[in-house]
Amino acid sequence: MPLVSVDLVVNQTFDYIIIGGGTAGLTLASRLSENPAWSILVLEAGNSHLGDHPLITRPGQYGMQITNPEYDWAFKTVPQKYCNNMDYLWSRGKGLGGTSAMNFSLWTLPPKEDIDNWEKLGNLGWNHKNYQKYSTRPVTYTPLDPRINPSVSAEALNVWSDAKTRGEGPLHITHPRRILDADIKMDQASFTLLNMGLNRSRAPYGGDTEGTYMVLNTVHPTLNSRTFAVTAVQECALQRSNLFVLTGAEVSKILSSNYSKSDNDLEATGVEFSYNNSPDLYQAHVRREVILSAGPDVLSNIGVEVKVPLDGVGENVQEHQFFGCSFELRDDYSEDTYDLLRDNTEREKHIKLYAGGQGIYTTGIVNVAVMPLKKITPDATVVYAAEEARIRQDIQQNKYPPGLAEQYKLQLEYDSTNALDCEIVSMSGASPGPSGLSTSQLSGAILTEFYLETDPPRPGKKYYTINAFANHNFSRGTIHSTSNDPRDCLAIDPHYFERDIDLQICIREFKYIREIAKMSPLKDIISDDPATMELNPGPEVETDEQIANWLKQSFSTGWHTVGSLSMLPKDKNGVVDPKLKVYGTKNIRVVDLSIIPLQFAAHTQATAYIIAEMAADIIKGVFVP
Ligand SMILES: Cc1cc2nc3c(=O)[nH]c(=O)nc-3n(C[C@H](O)[C@H](O)[C@H](O)COP(=O)(O)OP(=O)(O)OC[C@H]3O[C@@H](n4cnc5c(N)ncnc54)[C@H](O)[C@@H]3O)c2cc1C
Repeated sequence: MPLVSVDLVVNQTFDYIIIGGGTAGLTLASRLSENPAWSILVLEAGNSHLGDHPLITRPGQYGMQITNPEYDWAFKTVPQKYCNNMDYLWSRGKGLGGTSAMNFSLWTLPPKEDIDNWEKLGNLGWNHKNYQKYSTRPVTYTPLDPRINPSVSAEALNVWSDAKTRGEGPLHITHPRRILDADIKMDQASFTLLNMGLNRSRAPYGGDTEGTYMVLNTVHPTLNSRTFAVTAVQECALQRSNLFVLTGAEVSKILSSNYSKSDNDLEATGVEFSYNNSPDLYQAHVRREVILSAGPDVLSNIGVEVKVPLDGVGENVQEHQFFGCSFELRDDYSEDTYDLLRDNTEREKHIKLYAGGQGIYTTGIVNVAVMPLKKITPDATVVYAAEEARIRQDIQQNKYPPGLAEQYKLQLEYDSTNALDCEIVSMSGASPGPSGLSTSQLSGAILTEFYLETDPPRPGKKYYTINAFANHNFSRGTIHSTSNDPRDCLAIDPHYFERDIDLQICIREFKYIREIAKMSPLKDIISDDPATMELNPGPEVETDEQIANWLKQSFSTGWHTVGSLSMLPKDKNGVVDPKLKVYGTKNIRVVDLSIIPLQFAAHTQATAYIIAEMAADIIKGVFVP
């Protein structure tokens, strides 16, 4: 990694300055630095962590970095009006690699329709055809050698859609080498989810994602370690003398010159930043462009706040929320689950096993299923019709900001067909969702240390957790800075469950999870003691009202924030145009998930890499949306 010291940066001029060395930022930097005539500076607020191999690179330590200020910005939402005024923890990666250094490694792509919606909202060229072309650019896919785990069928492992390429990029993706019997029972042909009436996904990496599939992970096929934005840059751009990366550099302002409101053409001349938390401020200058890749929940005032007034900044925020139920496995379930890691001796043992490519740490999350609401409940039409009526009334009363009615129209049209609004993700070990993450004192790993006091796992028992995600929320949130100092706290307000449909969908997903646990063959490995089989919330939570209450105290952000600097026409509350340029500026772009105008049914890291790839080609003039 071409790390530099602060004196090589201060008052120097670069062709491009990228704010944020995270998932999208590092990917973009790596692509732009392919042109030796350009100098690229990346300013990352967090530290490099290049020596912290175990905490970042050993997979399977889900949530280990959560709330640790060295790795996690650990934002908090404002109290949520529709969730009994609870506030919720919003984790986001801090340090080189950004959130790709702390995520759960799932590599998933959205359905075609979700990406085509971006174009329908006024962004020519941002369609699935183009997205798909770029989707293999960041990665190299290595199939799992079937001899490693012969009980997994070749059909289940056959997820990669394009036989012509295994990808062209530096980020390695593969199936984790250890796949448990419980996972196989959940997913494989003729097994639990198929018995629930789902199909096997026809093209999970080709836009036809509906159904169940064994998901790829950002894991190295031979080293079994996490692959992320840093390992990707190290593979291809390590030696480039035109790439400069400064860590510990938190940007607080984009500098500009010659702005007059009439010409509406602000030109960025550089950035101002602090270094290693000192109060002093430094500057670096720019010849071509300043690019914001700092993530959707930072710099929401984009540092040029009053000069370019854009109503859409910090609006249209969309999230995924998720929750999980853990089920106790029968005593004769023989395989080691993540539960063992609650025991220090076992943890040490498995750290040693991992060094030899074995043991619990070589397990990953492998089961994902996405489906329309109608697949999980008979009353889907009623749920959508009720929301549609509310939206129609709101539109008549002019309640919406510009552009929102068009988004809802797409969401509802699609819902009457096949929107993949629901998702099931399962994994070994007791992880009562991240229940209790709304409290502020937590630290540790989700699978081994986060529990509601009311639902502790029983000592010596093993569990299997089924999580549900809500993929297309109707509620829209906001993220605004609370003062003119961008380093001040942000007011993050996702408006969770403001639209009743979001809660109604979660309630139905919850009931569906319980149905899955009763379906063979999964049910055959789950304890048959009704008092203990469901760790959380347990049999006493039964009515819709009880379920809703439990959900409100148990769900977590899915950490998939999008939309705060949406790519939309300016009169529809847009902040960037289809070339990702901030309206009213000559040379400021946004390249990260904040530009996404409408949420999609997939986890977000792949799309952060893909947007960076597309942006690099836009900047190079190769891709012209
Ligand atoms: C716990 C967790 C689990 C997840 N699991 C998955 C998963 O399994 N699969 C999946 O697809 N997605 C997952 N995600 C989400 C996914 O990883 C993120 O959506 C994605 O990585 C975000 O990429 P980004 O480039 O938009 O932002 P980031 O990668 O967050 O990059 C932003 C960078 O900007 C830096 N920065 C911020 N402010 C400043 C400033 N003022 N100056 C300089 N630098 C700054 C930050 O420190 C950070 O490094 C998970 C997220 C979390 C938190």
